[in-house]
Amino acid sequence: MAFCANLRDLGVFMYASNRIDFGHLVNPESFDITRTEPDMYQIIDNQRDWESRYIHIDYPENFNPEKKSIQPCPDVYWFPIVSRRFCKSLINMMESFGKWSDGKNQDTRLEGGYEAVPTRDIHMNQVGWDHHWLYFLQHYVRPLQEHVFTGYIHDPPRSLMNFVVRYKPDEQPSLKPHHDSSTYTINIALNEAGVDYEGGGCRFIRYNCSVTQTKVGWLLIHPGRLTHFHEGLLVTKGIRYIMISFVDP
Ligand SMILES: O=C(O)CCC(=O)C(=O)O
Ligand SMILES: [Fe+2]
Repeated sequence: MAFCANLRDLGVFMYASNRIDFGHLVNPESFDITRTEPDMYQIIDNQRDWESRYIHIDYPENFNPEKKSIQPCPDVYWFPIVSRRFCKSLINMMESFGKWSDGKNQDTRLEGGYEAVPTRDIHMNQVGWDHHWLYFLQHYVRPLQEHVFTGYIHDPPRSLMNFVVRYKPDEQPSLKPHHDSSTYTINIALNEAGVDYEGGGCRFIRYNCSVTQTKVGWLLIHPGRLTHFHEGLLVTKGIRYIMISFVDP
């Protein structure tokens, strides 16, 4: 009011317009500055800004009916999904937290207390980001899954295992052949092959087919059992980070 009165006194002409986008209101209540990367936690409360920061610019193209989905190995699909900023932020969230698992079979984080094929990892719930992740799975991953594995519908998808893996030559440099405990698995590359690390990638043994030139922010989606026995290839230098989810059912 004071602002308007002041302008009137000064003879400054003012008019109202609803034809120009001046931005939008956000709810500051849920913005938690005690988190590392607080913006990453805004996926539910401020989805609009979250998408513009963290969803890959080419994501909508994944659904272009004129385009064929990329399939680097049989029944393994490859989609751009998150931005480089997302990948950097997720690595930062995990490295700031820092409590990577020891890579042993005994794992108190799991219901059965045992992991047959352990990785060095941090689970989403350890950084309080599990609800956010499940929201991401439902809104951004599920449509891709339905697009390529048609007729398989579970909404929301269920996933108890959501984690970031770290491969390092002097820590855990590879992962032996295994099946995942999933109907389908997603595997997002968080950093750059040939730049941040040497070696690495995922090999699907039945098809003798590997994806080694993974792309930052791109997701691999593949069946978890029977047909897609796979392994994590040896990292010889640097650090490789990936984000994994076992969706089941
Ligand atoms: O290193 C990879 O890309 C494969 C990771 C993997 O198979 C797993 O975490 O279950
Ligand atoms: Fe796996």
